[in-house]
Amino acid sequence: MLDLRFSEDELERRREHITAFIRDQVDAAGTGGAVLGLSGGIDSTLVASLATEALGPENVYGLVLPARVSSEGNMSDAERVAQDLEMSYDVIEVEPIVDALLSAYPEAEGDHVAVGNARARVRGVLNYLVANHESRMVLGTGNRSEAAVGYFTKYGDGAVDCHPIGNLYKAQVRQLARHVGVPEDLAAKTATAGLWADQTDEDEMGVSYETLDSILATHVDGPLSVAATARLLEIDEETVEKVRGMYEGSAHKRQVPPAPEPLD
Ligand SMILES: NC(=O)c1ccc[n+]([C@@H]2O[C@H](COP(=O)([O-])OP(=O)(O)OC[C@H]3O[C@@H](n4cnc5c(N)ncnc54)[C@H](O)[C@@H]3O)[C@@H](O)[C@H]2O)c1
Ligand SMILES: Nc1ncnc2c1ncn2[C@@H]1O[C@H](COP(=O)(O)O)[C@@H](O)[C@H]1O
Ligand SMILES: O=P(O)(O)OP(=O)(O)O
Repeated sequence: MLDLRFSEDELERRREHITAFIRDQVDAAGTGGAVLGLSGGIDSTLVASLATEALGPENVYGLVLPARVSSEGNMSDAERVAQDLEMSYDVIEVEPIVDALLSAYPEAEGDHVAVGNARARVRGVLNYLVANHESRMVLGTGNRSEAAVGYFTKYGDGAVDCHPIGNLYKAQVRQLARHVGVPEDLAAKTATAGLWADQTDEDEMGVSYETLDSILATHVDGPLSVAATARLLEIDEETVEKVRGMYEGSAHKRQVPPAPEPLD
């Protein structure tokens, strides 16, 4: 597979580039700071770390939003992140809100994807409730690997005002996290959307992040054909085509919703 790690010099440049981006976004929006969801995972931990560095911890607010299926370990890690970074945070249970949605529309009961996505969307609503009320912007935590294959909930965790780590592949997220001092147990943690019990990104996507990152860098974001990518990475062409299919099939999630062309 490809070695996508940054050099030490690049790591420091990335750190400065992203912290400047967060500062510029908040300044341009004329808001007083930022809010983000903390899941105990590495993406939100890295964004929280860079945001507190960029804005000062007093200007970053964390929301820890447990669901019935959330692991206690992840939720206590999320609180540990906020405490270590000395940012204010709140803990709000999302399940009563999801239950209210299912009382209104019981047909979706038992549909773990629809209900899981509803959990992600309830979190988005809570992020914006706080952001509106406190004049803050919502920081996204999505990385390039997730975005490219649509591994996020449309208008759920995808409902944000900017994507500070949106250009980083997953391996680079972990590397930058270690560089800025995120504890190793968080930097190495298995990625999970946490929308249902025992979910992991790699199981659900059917491809490891190592392979996904390499295919994205080489073929989807890079210049090589399916055949050349398969040869270079010593994998079969079907895997490259599968990732290409995920990329193409999720284009609608990365675009502004279309409207008909204006009539003359
Ligand atoms: N980062 C994470 O780890 C993370 C977080 C949340 C969700 N997820 C994962 O993301 C996935 C989200 O599920 P999903 O993608 O089925 O739901 P989604 O709601 O994100 O997207 C599906 C919806 O998009 C619309 N849609 C579908 N095809 C379309 C098209 N061609 N053009 C326009 N609109 C279209 C429809 O409204 C459809 O209901 C799940 O696999 C979930 O586990 C991952
Ligand atoms: N339990 C959670 N509390 C707060 N914010 C959460 C929680 N779970 C997820 N989030 C937010 O959504 C993104 C994406 O989540 P994945 O775990 O990658 O699906 C996460 O970074 C948090 O900002
Ligand atoms: O988005 P997060 O913080 O939950 O990270 P991961 O996707 O690695 O669980």
